[in-house]
Amino acid sequence: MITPAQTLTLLAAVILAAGVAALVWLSLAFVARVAPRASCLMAGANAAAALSLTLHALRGVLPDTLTYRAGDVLALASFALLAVAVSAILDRHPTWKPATAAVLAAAGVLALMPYDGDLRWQARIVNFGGAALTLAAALSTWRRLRAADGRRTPAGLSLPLFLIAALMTVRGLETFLNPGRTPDMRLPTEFNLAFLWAALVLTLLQNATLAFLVLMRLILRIERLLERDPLTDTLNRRAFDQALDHAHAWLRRGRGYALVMIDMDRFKQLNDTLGHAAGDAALRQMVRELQPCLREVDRFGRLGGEEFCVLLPDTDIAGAALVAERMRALVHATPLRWLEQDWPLSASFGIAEAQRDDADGAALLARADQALYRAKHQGRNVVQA
Ligand SMILES: Nc1nc2c(ncn2[C@@H]2O[C@H](COP(=O)(O)OP(=O)(O)OP(=O)(O)O)[C@@H](O)[C@H]2O)c(=O)[nH]1
Repeated sequence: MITPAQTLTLLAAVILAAGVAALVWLSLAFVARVAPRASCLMAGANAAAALSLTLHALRGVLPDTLTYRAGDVLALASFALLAVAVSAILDRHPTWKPATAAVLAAAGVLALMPYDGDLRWQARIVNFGGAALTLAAALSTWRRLRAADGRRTPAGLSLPLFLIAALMTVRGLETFLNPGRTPDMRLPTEFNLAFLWAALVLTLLQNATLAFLVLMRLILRIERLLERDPLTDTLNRRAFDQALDHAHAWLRRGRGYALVMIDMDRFKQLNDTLGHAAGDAALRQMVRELQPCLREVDRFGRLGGEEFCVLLPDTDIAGAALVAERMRALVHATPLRWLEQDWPLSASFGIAEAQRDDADGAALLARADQALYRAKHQGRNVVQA
């Protein structure tokens, strides 16, 4: 036998969970300054949910317009804010339009409907509307996480959103199965008890998963900043050395690799004539042009100044020569366009293949550097082994 106290206690627990979650997200936004926009949106989604459920619990106590109409619009707003928050977490540019349009349309329809007697159609609009908004958010989360490198942010993290969409659908469908009953979460029914338990668990789970996603994306961003050269977005020296150590460790297990060392020609002259900004633009242009020559497994690093190096796993000297020659031709083919004038660009290349008796990656780097030195002495704009 289910008592009204049971459903009311559970309803209070869901309100409390959403309220606490709102406060945690607010402190993430304003105290820790972690993903402020997404955190504010999540705080808003939880606060709207807590307020809407509170109004639901106070039906018959406060004026009906407040507890019914405003409560329903707030419930829809909480799902819309959740959908926008998810897009802010995933893209950092939240998409407001579809969610806002859905809430405005639903609020318009609710405003026209009479709130007396049978409230099943109002409940269907809120539940199916909420389910649709959450399903859209779940699908975009799943697609985005699947497209990303999913080792630390697997697509399964979208599961709580799918479950919330399913829960709201079930609640909407229940109004068809029990046509005689006014939809009220406080009624002591088995369905309400199960629904409120599920709502409590999913509120906690969804907030925890999205907080994990926010923190994981922050960590990935910091890691990226730590390993990238800010001007060209290639690996910085430290990250490239690590990649080199890694490749050299694999050499002992039978997987070879080669290096292509790249140095822009007469770069000082370019800087002195057109200025440092033009030099920077030339470096960025060269990197942009060379990226398409590389495979996903290749590592492109800036060793310093105008000197770069590409690490090519599973590649011998003939393969490295082919890649380097393609790169040389590309750099030479496109001059730097600067202040309405063209400045011819070229680079010299030194290549070397890892040998089993190379003590470490630095030994191979030294050989590639010697080859580059020979390329410069041959008159530049050539590849040397
Ligand atoms: N614009 C710009 N210049 C840089 C950067 N880092 C190093 N340089 C400049 O790159 C120039 C390198 O000059 P050098 O080492 O003489 O080489 P080079 O003029 O290319 O001569 P060769 O390599 O022999 O063809 C120096 O003038 C550095 O100040 C950078 O990030 N941006």
